Amino acid sequence: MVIAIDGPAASGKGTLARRIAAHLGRPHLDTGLLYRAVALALLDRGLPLTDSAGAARIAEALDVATLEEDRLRSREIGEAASLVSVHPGVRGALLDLQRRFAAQPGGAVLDGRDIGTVVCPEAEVKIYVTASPEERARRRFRELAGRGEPTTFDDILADILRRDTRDSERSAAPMRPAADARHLDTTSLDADAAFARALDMLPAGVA
Ligand SMILES: Nc1ncnc2c1ncn2[C@@H]1O[C@H](COP(=O)(O)OP(=O)(O)OP(=O)(O)O)[C@@H](O)[C@H]1O
Ligand SMILES: Nc1ccn([C@@H]2O[C@H](COP(=O)(O)O)[C@@H](O)[C@H]2O)c(=O)n1
Repeated sequence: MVIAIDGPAASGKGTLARRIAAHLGRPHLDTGLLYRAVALALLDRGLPLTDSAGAARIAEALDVATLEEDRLRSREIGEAASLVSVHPGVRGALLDLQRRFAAQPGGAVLDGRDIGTVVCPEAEVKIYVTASPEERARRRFRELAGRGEPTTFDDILADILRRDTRDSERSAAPMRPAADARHLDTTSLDADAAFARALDMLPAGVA
């Protein structure tokens, strides 16, 4: 069974996807990390984020097994990932990799922006996770502060609003809920309550 979890930045989709995957004993792929890895590799090579051909070449050679999570989680790389994710060549190169991950025997849980609409339109379960921009900014601010990254709530909120606009207005695979997605607003739910609601969205007998 493939479970597709989409939603905007810091809505809690990664936390939820990881938890569902652990609960079901299935593999999980945070697809945002792929775009972050492409952005980081471009920056490390001194290439501009607008270099669509360079970014596509990096995406074609990306190995999921070598994603180095810590460096990828910074605020700067989140913004850079959103800039490289507009390139159709990057999205095309990452599509196969994501579909191969989803096609593992027994299925998988993937989270991102276009899993239910483009990567796995046939997914048996689709959940679109949201929360208000202010609540998402509070969560991300707490997370980055906990990692020692100097930032302010206002800067994070501005990042989130800018990324929401760019991710939902790009022409290649824009962020949007699939027509058959279940919506989960986590603004006033903690991670445990969001997980409990998500389990109720799984087919009978699965959870
Ligand atoms: N329901 C929740 N209530 C409060 N905090 C939460 C909730 N879900 C997740 N968090 C926390 O909010 C932060 C963002 O969560 P998470 O990384 O899962 O979001 P995301 O949607 O995957 O973000 P991104 O798209 O940027 O990868 C994390 O610090 C996480 O621990
Ligand atoms: N399926 C996806 C996943 C991510 N993106 C882009 O990457 C940026 C970073 O993603 P996070 O989930 O780690 O925040 C995001 O803002 C998107 O631009 C994507 O396009 N498709």
